[in-house]
Amino acid sequence: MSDDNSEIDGSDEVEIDGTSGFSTNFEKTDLDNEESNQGLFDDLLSGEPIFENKEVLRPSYTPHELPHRSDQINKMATILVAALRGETPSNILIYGKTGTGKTASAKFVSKELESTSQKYSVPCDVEYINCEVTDTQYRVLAQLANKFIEKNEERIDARVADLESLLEALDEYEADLEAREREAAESTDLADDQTASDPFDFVSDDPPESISDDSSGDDSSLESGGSPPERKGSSDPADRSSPTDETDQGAGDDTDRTDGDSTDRRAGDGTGDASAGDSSTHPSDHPLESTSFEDREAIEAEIDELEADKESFEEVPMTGWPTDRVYSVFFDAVDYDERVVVIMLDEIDKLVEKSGDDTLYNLSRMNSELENSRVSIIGISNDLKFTDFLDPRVKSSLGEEEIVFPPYDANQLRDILEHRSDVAFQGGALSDDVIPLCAAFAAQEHGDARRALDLLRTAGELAERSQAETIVEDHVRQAQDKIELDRVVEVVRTLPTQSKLVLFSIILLEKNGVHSINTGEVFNIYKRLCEEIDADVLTQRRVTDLISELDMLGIVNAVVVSKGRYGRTKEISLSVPLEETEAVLLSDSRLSDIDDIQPFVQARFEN
Ligand SMILES: Nc1ncnc2c1ncn2[C@@H]1O[C@H](COP(=O)(O)OP(=O)(O)OP(=O)(O)O)[C@@H](O)[C@H]1O
Repeated sequence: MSDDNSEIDGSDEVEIDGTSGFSTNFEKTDLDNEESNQGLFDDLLSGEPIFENKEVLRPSYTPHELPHRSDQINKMATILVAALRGETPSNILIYGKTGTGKTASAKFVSKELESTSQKYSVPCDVEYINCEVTDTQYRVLAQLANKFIEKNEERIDARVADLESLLEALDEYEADLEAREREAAESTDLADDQTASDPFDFVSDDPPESISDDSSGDDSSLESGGSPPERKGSSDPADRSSPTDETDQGAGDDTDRTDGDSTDRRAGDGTGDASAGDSSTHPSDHPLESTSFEDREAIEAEIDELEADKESFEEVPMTGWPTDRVYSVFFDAVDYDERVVVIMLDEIDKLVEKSGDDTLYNLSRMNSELENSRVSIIGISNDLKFTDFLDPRVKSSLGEEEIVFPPYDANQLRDILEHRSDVAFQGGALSDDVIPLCAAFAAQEHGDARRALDLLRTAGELAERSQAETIVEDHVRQAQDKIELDRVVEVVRTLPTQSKLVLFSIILLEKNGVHSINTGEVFNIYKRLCEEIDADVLTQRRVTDLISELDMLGIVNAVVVSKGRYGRTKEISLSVPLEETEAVLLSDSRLSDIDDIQPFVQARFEN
């Protein structure tokens, strides 16, 4: 193993150490490669780059500006501002077709909300969940529970760090005080040696106030590092460490009362006396003065409690627990701290479709049980009708506020593209008609900004590949075809096997010159294909349904035509490129078993 490493790591060592010809060959091949570089990439690199920053055109990029969405953004902000006032914002339902900026706007607003909440120290958390990926109640609750546990742990860590700093400050304060007292005591001894033989005579004769008064004027000399003339005052508290009645004064007294350590008690007494008037023994404000802690033990107890809380948090596994247990962990995690929580459920219709409205029901009734926190929900959907499937209570609670994102028109899409293209492309890389054409194509679809951005990026990539210096109209048209084909390939690839068989039947008929294909013809071929690959044969009625689904996906076109007294029938034709679609179907391992398809079709026509 070490030999292998040496070969890879250091070429010089290989030649010295290597006993086999292999290592030398390895080295040689490397060099050969360098010499025989055929410029595979050089040609591609030599062209003028079209893009300045391609990432800006990708869907993952979050734009800083969202033109033509200020109304929706302002409305969201007006509703969510309640969270910054510590109130519960109304739940919001956001509707709009795909690519109309719903997610981008909601994320923009939530980022602003979180940063403003930090600015004003108002606890507010926003959690985003994409329900297309996280599509069951268990997963949604588990993901939320784990996110809040993580947040709680972060808060605990931050709090413990603060408390530890407070303890350190207290240590320093006490050590400082002790040092001053020791110094003062030594000075007092010195002074007493000169004036009296019994230091305690001096203390008992002079009331502390007068000592403090005497010494307070000398602060400056202490600070400037000179020998502290106020030493008499400073020494006093140390000397009076035994009388407990005198420890009742000042902020530091609390510490002293519960602290068993005599040094601390002495130091604390000093604090007490100092705060009562003697600033000479008072290096700074007592660290606990503006806190709610009475003493060191109270801080330590809170640290212990926080650590114990952290220990008790149990992360939810992604499967395996009963749902009510997951809910209860999630509930406790949310309620652990006082805060407003905004839960953003993107593609909320997918969650309802897959697993009903239980999750939404549970989330929407949480507020009546939470003690410390409040929850508000933002649901995002491109299906306007999904609320029909909701329990009326959930429906009314979730739809307290509704915000509609209308499709963009061509002019708006043009603005959006122009904003992005400034950053995305090199100057002069775009010819004038490119952006208007991308905008027009995307507006024809359904005002989809994602599609417009995809078109622009793909057009740029095609131009780059053909080593063109500028992107022109033709690149946009090619991009449109490519995106459409990619979509078809993806849709066909992910069809269930039965739908693939139905589609394959239609392709076989078209390939053999059959036009105006009817359902019966499709069904006959379909049956034979099923037999060939040993698949279940569905009824003709089911096959008719599958044809309708293919129609809805835009893969086939099925029109109902009237045949007079023979009734009505469906005429089916393929709406996607035949060869590419066939290739995708044959890449499915089950369908690829059908190697000689021709006889089937012929057999059918011979029947
Ligand atoms: N007003 C806008 N300005 C700039 N970019 C935008 C704007 N609206 C949408 N986009 C961009 O378009 C793409 C799609 O937007 P977004 O994901 O927000 O759409 P959506 O409405 O949530 O779509 P879906 O319902 O499919 O999730 C993103 O890349 C987004 O940055």
